[in-house]
Amino acid sequence: MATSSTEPSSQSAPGAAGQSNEPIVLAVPKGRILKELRPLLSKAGIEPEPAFDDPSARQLTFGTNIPHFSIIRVRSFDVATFVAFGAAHLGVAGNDVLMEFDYSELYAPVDLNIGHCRLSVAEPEEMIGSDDPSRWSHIRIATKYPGVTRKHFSARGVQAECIKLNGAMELAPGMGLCRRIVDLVSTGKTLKDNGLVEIEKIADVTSRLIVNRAALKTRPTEMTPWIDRFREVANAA
Ligand SMILES: Nc1ncnc2c1ncn2[C@@H]1O[C@H](COP(=O)(O)OP(=O)(O)OP(=O)(O)O)[C@@H](O)[C@H]1O
Ligand SMILES: O=P(O)(O)OC[C@H]1O[C@H](OP(=O)(O)OP(=O)(O)O)[C@H](O)[C@@H]1O
Repeated sequence: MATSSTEPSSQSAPGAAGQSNEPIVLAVPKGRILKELRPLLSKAGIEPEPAFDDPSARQLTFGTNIPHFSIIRVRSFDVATFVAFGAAHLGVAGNDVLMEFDYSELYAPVDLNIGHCRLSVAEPEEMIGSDDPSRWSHIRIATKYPGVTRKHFSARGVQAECIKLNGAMELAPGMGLCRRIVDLVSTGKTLKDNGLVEIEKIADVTSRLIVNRAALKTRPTEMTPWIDRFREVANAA
């Protein structure tokens, strides 16, 4: 991916010993993943400033106990974008997000073993029995993941017309928007409470440590130890 020379980039020249004076930025997602990630940060030796743990704080960027290492907190899909464009060097994102964007600038070396769920196709309970997925040729689907959905279905010759929603996908069939959805499922409670049944799994999902490839190439002595540290912490959990 090309980055404009006027934009912040991790591709600035490293220092004499392979170290850059540019701070390392870790992008973390707000929301549910952060709850699971927070103890891993401590185990990796990263202690953010107190505002990071204050739910009323509106701050989005945080210093840490590590010199030249800061954290930004953004929406889960935006973690991938910040890291892919080199605005952040490291990040944490679910492979649902990574599959949807498919950024070539991202390297995902460590499965953090958090954020376990799956990306699945679901439909109303009353369609089970009469619906035959092997006969589908064109289907309409509400999802936050149009890229993954189209790719998944086109691999077996089904054209998926996707309606992009950013949340509450489970409402779509009942509201007449479409009959099927593709969404994340963990306990299955959200589907059940909305009269839907999971009919097909597209992918298992966990959160990964992601790294900007250019940063890894130009600042290996700084990036590699972080990859190793997160790997140790994830394996020990
Ligand atoms: N039910 C779940 N159980 C476990 N992990 C989940 C679940 N739902 C989502 N995830 C993981 O958490 C990530 C963020 O979830 P989600 O997209 O629902 O965002 P959120 O926490 O609601 O915040 P936002 O929409 O503001 O980014 C997903 O990309 C996925 O990897
Ligand atoms: O199988 P379950 O355990 O019920 O979990 C599945 C729900 O979790 C996620 O939503 P989230 O709670 O993050 O809210 P969202 O709709 O804002 O994404 C996902 O989009 C499902 O709606």
